Amino acid sequence: MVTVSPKEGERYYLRLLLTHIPGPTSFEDLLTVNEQRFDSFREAALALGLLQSDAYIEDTLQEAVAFQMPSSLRLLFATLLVYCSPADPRSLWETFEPQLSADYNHHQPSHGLSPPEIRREVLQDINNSFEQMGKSIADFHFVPDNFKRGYAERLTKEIESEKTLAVAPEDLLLSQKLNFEQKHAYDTILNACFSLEGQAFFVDGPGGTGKTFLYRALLATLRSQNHVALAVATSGIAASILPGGRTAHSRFKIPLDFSKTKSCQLSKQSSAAKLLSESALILWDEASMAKRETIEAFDELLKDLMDSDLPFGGKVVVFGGDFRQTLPVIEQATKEVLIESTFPVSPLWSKLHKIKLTENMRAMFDPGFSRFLLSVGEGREPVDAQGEITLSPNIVIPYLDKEDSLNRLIESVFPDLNLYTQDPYSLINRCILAPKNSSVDELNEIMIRRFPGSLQTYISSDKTVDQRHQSDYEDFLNSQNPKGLPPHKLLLKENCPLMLLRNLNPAEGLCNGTRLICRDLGQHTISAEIVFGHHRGKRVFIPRIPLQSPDNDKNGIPFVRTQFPVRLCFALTINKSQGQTLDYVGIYLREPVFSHGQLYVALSRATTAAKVKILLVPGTFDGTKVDCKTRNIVFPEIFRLTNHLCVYRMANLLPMRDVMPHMKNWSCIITVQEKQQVTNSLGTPTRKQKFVFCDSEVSQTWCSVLDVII
Ligand SMILES: Nc1ncnc2c1ncn2[C@@H]1O[C@H](COP(=O)(O)OP(=O)(O)OP(=O)(O)O)[C@@H](O)[C@H]1O
Repeated sequence: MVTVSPKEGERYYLRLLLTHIPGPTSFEDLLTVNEQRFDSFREAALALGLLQSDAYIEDTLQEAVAFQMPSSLRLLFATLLVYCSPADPRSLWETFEPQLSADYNHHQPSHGLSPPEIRREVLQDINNSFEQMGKSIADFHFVPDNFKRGYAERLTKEIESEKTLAVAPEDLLLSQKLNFEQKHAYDTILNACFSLEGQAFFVDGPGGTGKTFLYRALLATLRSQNHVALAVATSGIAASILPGGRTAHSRFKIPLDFSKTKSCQLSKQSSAAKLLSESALILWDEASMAKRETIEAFDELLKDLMDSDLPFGGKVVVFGGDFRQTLPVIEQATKEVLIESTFPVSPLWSKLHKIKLTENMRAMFDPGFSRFLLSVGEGREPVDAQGEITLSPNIVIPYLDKEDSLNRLIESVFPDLNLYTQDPYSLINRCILAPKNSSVDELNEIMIRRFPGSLQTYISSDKTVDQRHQSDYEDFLNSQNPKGLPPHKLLLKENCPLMLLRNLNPAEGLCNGTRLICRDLGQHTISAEIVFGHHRGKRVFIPRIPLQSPDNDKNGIPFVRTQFPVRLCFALTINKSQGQTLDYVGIYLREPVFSHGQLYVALSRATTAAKVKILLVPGTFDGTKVDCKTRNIVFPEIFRLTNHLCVYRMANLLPMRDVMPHMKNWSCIITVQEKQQVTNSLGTPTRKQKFVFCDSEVSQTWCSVLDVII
């Protein structure tokens, strides 16, 4: 019999009954226990005593009640029902209804709602959270089925809530701050949105050139004019930076496993589908990290929804990304497989209008660093016989012994840990990056022990999916630390930085990758504060939930870990840091980078060379490392793929070296790299001033401006 996750609701309980009731003859048979006919398989399983007690779920809610935050409590209630599959949701509702409705009851005189109206409002609110998690209140059978909101009402509500997304006042000002290239992109894209002709774009720019800045300006302009502008990103962390951002997978219901199905699981009648067809703009950030099949599935979805053969169904779609940064993650894939999985290989790539951003706004005050970054990202930095590049000694921490050097790295990134307990927001923009999870875990463990405050330890319960193997593997499972799962032993302190590991509720800002500050550590819940993006400052409760080990886990024993879905994030993997601007970056290369774009992503999070420090740990055969060399992995093939098609499509943009005298209708965007003081020409009274110009490919040229023009 196929395995079914408890999250699948009735399918799970049906399977449970089938494995316990010998020789059932019908569904009726399965629903009937001791001659009583139940309405759902869950209730039948509960009557048969097949379900575990809901005690820990009740304890979790009880603990959260003390914080007196009813709206966060409702979100927690919905999250627990969706993720923890309680045996008796009705009894939980009956127990906690007063606390779940406390804010409505409190305001009753001003709202003038009757008790049944309050109940309806509260249930609607909980149902909204269910719907954001792909469920409905009807799936849990704790209120009569006729409660469910009608289709038309749901539709209007979802579109209305997108249309009324709050636009931050500072975002409304961004369009006035755009640089020349950003403004050109902004105008071109908005023209397409308003001309209703439909067009797909790719905004290509090295890290820090302000792609996200441009998206925020576009979203603010359209949303403030009551248009639907949808924002998605390939990774949760990139989505959490965009206002109203969601992961592309959750928004378009893109299958996680393409071997089973290749199309998006979104019905044409759903409110999400209606939202897509109503949208003036769909924006997909970090598309360079997406597998091309996900973008192709999205294209098919839009064609189907819009009944159109035009690319992306004739909608205005803006993809953005940077192929110098990391590519799609495919475990143990060869370079060929990786490149084959990228967007430029898709036939759709040639249909996109390419827009280039070239001016590094993040590192604008350090042009030398900006040039160095690009040279690393494009693989132009000279390599030695071992294929290693040389880093400036100014950014490398001298290696003496591991402990001492690691301390120096930590102290350069986090000079005063006491300060961060008073102002945790100043900590969240400082981070140590490493290529592998194991180094990140090592650093986070050191950091949490040094961080001021009293340590709380949360131990997970680990269960094999096949219960017969439980006793053989328990200790082994506890020792496992698979990617994407929280640790068995989670060490936390108040005010420490956390990262969420699951898309608990993307619409409420709880994405895989959302960064949080831990505020209160209960026995059954963690109360935390969202620190980035649209939901910054919002308090949420995080419960323990059962989490399945990844399918491709190397240990091969599928198991479920019940733990808070969070990890510490004093240190992050380089891949997770993509898209962020950090005040101070430490890079811990206990082992060199192992994949395309990683070194570039890590270095380009910083704003100047003075705000980055790298620790290179030497090879074991070599006691002390005297040089500053490390591996930089770049697949030039990916640039050939993107540029090959780009050069023909970018109707009028060329690098400086390709511009010829008398060419017509071509231009080259250049930036001033250096402007010297006005000086007197030798031997003549003529004054002159020297300029150095640089183009997107960092080709340089210079000129002298003479007296008359100065
Ligand atoms: N026109 C601008 N004026 C002022 N600051 C800007 C401008 N454009 C971008 N920035 C700033 O530069 C930094 C980098 O911008 P942003 O994160 O948008 O770049 P990005 O291209 O998305 O980078 P990445 O590829 O690394 O995600 C941010 O701090 C942003 O606020």
